[in-house]
Amino acid sequence: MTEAIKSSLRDSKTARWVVLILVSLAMLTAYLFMEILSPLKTMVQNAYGWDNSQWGIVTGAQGYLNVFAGMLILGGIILDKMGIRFTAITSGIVMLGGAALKYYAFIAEPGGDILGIPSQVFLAASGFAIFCVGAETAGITVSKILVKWFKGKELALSMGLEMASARLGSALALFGSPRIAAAMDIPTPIMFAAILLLVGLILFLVYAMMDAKYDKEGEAVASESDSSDDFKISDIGHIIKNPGFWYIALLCLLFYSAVFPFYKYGPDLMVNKYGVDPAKAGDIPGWLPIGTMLLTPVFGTLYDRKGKGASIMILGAILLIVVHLIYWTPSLDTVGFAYLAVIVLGIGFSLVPSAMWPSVPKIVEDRYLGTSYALIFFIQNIGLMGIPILVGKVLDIMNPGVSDKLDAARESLKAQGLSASEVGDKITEMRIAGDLPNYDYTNTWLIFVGLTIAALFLAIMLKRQDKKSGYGLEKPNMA
Ligand SMILES: C[C@H](N)C(=O)N[C@@H](CCCCN)C(=O)O
Repeated sequence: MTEAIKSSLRDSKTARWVVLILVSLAMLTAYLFMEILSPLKTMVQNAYGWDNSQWGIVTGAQGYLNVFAGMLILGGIILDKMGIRFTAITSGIVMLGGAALKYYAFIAEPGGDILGIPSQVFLAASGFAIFCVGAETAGITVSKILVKWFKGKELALSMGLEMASARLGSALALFGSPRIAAAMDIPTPIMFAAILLLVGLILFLVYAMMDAKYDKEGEAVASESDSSDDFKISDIGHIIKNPGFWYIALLCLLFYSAVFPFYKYGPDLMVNKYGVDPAKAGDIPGWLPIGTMLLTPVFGTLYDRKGKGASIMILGAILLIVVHLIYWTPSLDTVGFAYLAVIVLGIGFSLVPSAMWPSVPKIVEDRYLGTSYALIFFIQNIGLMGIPILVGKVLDIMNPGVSDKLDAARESLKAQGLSASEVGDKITEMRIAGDLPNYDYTNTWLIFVGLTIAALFLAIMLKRQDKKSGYGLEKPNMA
């Protein structure tokens, strides 16, 4: 009997790595769809006439349901109550449903308004909001899957590789989406990414079959009943009394708000400030996920072996200040500086997550871990929603009349019977030739500078709290 259990699926190295490949590829498709529109800002605005505030409404939709409707918290509870298989498959279906709605918004180009918002913007934002409920729930579920299969084995490595695979998804979107859109049209890359989500759902279904087999073998009973990772409402009271939790949750909010919204505005900054061709708008920001794919596991190993978690987060926050100062400074407007900044951003964006996520178990007790991660994601989503909206609004305020001039040109081209794609191409040409204005990001970028300075302050406070409370953030993770 013991032998039978020992030779279970969990103890099979091959089975574990197959699980890792399945869920990592599924998350790659999720992160790819997450950024599929990001490098198309210039093209979308030129083709459909969205102003920056409307772009902010769509790209900030990540948090509408996750924060306001509490869907992230609900996702945690569903994962706890209904289990991994149900939640993985459901989150895959939700992502696909949201993606289909977003695609519809672009292919159908619906006219009129919904709740005072242009219908296309409203539907694209609704689709993205639904997609993000699935994507965030999938993120929590995959963490739990990896704990189930890798606990006591290669857990940190598996998490690092899964994150690297997700980053590859972001990079593919940033490099590929504008090229496909330039060669075909804007809806096509969105359609391809949605089809890939279907592949992701199939991967989750295959995983569910393995998971069912694992559970049948009986060994999983102990793991499934290990409630340390489960979401519990009653735990919230304990967690929020811990000052260290607040420092790390707020640091997460500020830090990720200075990075993920960069994907949404960075490509357009490259076009408007550095004169990059819109068909290659994602190329420079695309090096960010590629760099982090390679560096995150390196810094993770460094933290495991040498410690200095709080100091790593401080260094990461300092690097982020440098990056956003470079992007802000008007005179640093050559492509070389754009590359330099993205390289430094890649180092910063590898340092902080590699120390942040493994530090959570040092700050909160194991039994509150699942709840803590769900709460941190919830707080983080406030920033991922609010910052793109704020940046879009401020960009419009700082560039009075620019959107109006672009609109007027668009209307006259439309009156000549050109399609949205053709109008977009023409407007792009006119902006490159200097016949139409670009957006000046200078003042707007101060939002990112401010966020990174606040992140540095929080990272210093966290280090001080670590000294006071003895979390051991500066100590190695490995004995
Ligand atoms: C956006 C998402 N909520 C997020 O924070 N993703 C992190 C990975 C978190 C992994 C936690 N085990 C990211 O850096 O992509």
